[in-house]
Amino acid sequence: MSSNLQQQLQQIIDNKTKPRGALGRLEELALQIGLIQQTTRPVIQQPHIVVFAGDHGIAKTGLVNAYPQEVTAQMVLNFIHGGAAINVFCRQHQLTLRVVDAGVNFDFTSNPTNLITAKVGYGTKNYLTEPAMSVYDAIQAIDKGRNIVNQIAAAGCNCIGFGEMGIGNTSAATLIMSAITGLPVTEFTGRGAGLNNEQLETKINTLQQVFEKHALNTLGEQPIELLSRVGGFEIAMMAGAYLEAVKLKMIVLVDGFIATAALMIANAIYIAEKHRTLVSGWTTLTDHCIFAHTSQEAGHEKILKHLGVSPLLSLSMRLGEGTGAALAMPMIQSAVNFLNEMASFESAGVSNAEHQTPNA
Ligand SMILES: Cc1cc2ncn([C@H]3O[C@H](COP(=O)(O)O)[C@@H](O)[C@H]3O)c2cc1C
Ligand SMILES: O=C(O)c1cccnc1
Repeated sequence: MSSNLQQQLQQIIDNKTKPRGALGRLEELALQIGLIQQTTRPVIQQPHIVVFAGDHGIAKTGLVNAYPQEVTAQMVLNFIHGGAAINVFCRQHQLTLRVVDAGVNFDFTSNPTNLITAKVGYGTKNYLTEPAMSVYDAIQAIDKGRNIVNQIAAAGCNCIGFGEMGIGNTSAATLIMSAITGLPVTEFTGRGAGLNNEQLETKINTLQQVFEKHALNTLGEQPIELLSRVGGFEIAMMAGAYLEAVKLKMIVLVDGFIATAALMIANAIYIAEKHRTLVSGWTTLTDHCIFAHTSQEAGHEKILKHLGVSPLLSLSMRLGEGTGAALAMPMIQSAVNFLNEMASFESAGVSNAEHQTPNA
């Protein structure tokens, strides 16, 4: 059934009035989206970016981050007031932006407008000395992420990208990638929001220490335990969000470095739970998802290569917030539009050289 649909989609794409393959990546996207929606006429409805925000206990030490923890809450207020990069790009591309307090160390009760309150705690604990969160809280965060996406989908959205805000979260992402791939933390440690050489050295040493303290080498296939040791509330919630979005056959865009780490957690959960919701022939969540851009954060390119994926854009961005996903959204729309709107050789009366016999 599915491979039949794949053949149908490929035939429709090949019969559009263009040389075969001439729309390159857009053709791959059209095929992927058709398979996700199980139709030859896919549609995009109410595209959303959802930004999950959470604080990290380690950020209070200043050992891994250039900016203080308070910036997370300040940026959430900036999102609410419409002044951040993600606000600008969402406005430009007419994307609905939802901001989620997954676990920021601040009370937003006097600023509830536009904010989804799903607070699991006032930031995680410092994983240099103790686990970041309880297993219970990790599960709670995942469930909240699933519920948020479920509600957004129920309101009519079928295309979604996830972003994050959380000072210190490139460190959590690095540790997660290292635990799951089995590669050293040095492979994935980068400058985050802007560390100098000396600070980068301290970040690497700190993360190596954390990796050993929590025996992360043993947790590559235990995503919940891994989250509880070194995760973040926003990362756990985003993992739940991916799981629900894939289950609901939404088009899912993956943003940068931290969003990729959250997807790896989601994928490990998916495999452990033995779900069977993917399109036949797809075995991981990465097969279902569309990778928006390659972040400049050192390590993103390496992890993308490890996952065997090549994102749509490469703009030397290193911001997060879902900005890469927002910028890729028009390309997703273009893929759907050419599939639905372009004339075929037959309908336009254009002769298709590939179909002509020699000397005809
Ligand atoms: C003003 C500002 C706005 C941001 N928006 C996203 N991030 C990004 O930087 C943080 C991760 O970097 P690190 O691990 O080095 O702290 C995350 O909040 C991420 O979303 C920002 C960072 C800052 C400073
Ligand atoms: O790629 C990202 O998501 C990223 C990189 C650096 C800092 N914050 C986010």
